[in-house]
Amino acid sequence: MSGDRGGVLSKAAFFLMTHCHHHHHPTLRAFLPSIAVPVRCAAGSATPPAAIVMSDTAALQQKRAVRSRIRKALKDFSPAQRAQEDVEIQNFVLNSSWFKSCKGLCAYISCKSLREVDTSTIIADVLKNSEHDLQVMKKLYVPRVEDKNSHMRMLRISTIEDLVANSMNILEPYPVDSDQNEREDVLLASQPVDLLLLPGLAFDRHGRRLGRGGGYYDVFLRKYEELANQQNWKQPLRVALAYSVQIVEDELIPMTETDVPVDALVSSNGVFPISPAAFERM
Ligand SMILES: Nc1nc2c(c(=O)[nH]1)N(C=O)[C@@H](CNc1ccc(C(=O)N[C@@H](CCC(=O)O)C(=O)O)cc1)CN2
Ligand SMILES: Nc1ncnc2c1ncn2[C@@H]1O[C@H](COP(=O)(O)OP(=O)(O)OP(=O)(O)O)[C@@H](O)[C@H]1O
Repeated sequence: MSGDRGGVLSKAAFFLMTHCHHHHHPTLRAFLPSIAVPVRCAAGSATPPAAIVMSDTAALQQKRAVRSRIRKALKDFSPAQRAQEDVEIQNFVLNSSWFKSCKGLCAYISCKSLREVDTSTIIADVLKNSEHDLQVMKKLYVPRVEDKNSHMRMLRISTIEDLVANSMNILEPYPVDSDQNEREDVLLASQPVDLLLLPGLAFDRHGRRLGRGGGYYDVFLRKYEELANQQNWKQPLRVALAYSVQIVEDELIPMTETDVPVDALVSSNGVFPISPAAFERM
């Protein structure tokens, strides 16, 4: 796919690998293929759940197994290839129309020790433009962990100096800026964001995403989805950044009720839309 840079060929290839989802309901969860493990049904409920859901304990065990497998693969991933994929993935994002045109986004601040896909070039690009060019200014919100109960806020920053390392050694903003003003929380903002750049440990071609087990993103994604619905805003595109070793085959990542699928993946092979919303906008 070299020379195609996320264009028609790589899209077509990925499209062929995935099923055609166009005629389905826009919620991915509704048409994810079932997983061959016990179905959980509310007792006495007449209709089965929209998706076949693994029993919680089976899903938990399966998630733990995939996490440790991918952690190991990331450890074994050569620094040279990692660095190359970091550049390629970020370039696909930076050169895309959906990134260029986005007016507001939430992005994670990548952490070296977690071996996450680097976002520093993307972050620097957004902040550079917001300093110098009001026309292309994007509002940038980044995570701040508030407590251990899966509570994370996305707070607006305007410079990289707004970030300080937390106890997990992840850079995050203080709740107030240098003038002691409360930072804007994306869930309280008057304007929507149109893009969410998401981290994770493992992903598959159906948009299933496996995080680090904190539930922070699943909780946040659910809340933002609800907010956008309430406000009649278009849902933001949920785009995950993934090293090649983080994309796993089907049937490996179980989906439980609280898991929120992503709309698209960006890997070193290109941009891969998954949901109907992604096919519309990518
Ligand atoms: N860059 C970045 N920021 C983020 C997240 C993230 O995944 N990446 N989060 C997304 O949730 C939240 C923080 N959640 C985190 C959850 C676990 C670990 C972590 O260090 N996990 C270890 C295992 C810890 C243990 O269980 O002992 C690991 O995964 O190796 C880090 C952040 C908010 N900010
Ligand atoms: N919307 C939610 N409301 C309440 N609890 C939730 C919600 N989403 C996830 N959780 C809980 O968070 C915990 C971790 O969930 P899970 O293993 O799916 O997280 P993850 O996808 O690995 O992490 P993350 O979303 O932070 O990347 C589980 O106990 C789950 O029940």
